[in-house]
Amino acid sequence: MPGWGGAGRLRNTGPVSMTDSRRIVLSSDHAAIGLRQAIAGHVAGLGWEVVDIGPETPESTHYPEHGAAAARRVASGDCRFGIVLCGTGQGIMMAANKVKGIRCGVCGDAFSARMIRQHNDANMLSIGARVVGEGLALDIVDAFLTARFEGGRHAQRVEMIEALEG
Ligand SMILES: O=C[C@H](O)[C@H](O)[C@H](O)COP(=O)(O)O
Repeated sequence: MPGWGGAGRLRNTGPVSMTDSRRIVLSSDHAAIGLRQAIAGHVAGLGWEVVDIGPETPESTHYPEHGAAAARRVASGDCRFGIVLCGTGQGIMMAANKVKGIRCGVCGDAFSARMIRQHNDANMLSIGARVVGEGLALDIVDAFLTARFEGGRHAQRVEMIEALEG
């Protein structure tokens, strides 16, 4: 079934619809502020409504707080997708995935970013600002945002992931 609803509230399949939300949350820790801001500008330029929840200043901070805050925006339905960043992308991804309903993958290449949408119905993307440069990061973001979940056999597997959440 295309779109959102019921048990598939966080599922996004089928053709692009005019009713699909184009609201996306961005967050990072101190290691990724510059890259996060570059991604925010890029994504806004693609027509997305960007909810950038910071941080804005470079003081050392804690990625679990920022990953969870972004994840809650997605899990609640306030935002359709989330993009989170830290030094490696790993810690903030781990935090985001602790929020029920979140499927977040770290990507350092565009192929993986496309596949986590097509096969895993990921609703969040994580990028390591100390791993990839800005040009590659924007390609990764583009791949994530333009790919569509394929459903079919992949839907059963995503449901199996959801069942692990209890
Ligand atoms: O997975 C964790 C992230 O890569 C953090 O950005 C990193 O651990 C922060 O390190 P530091 O406090 O040394 O800047």
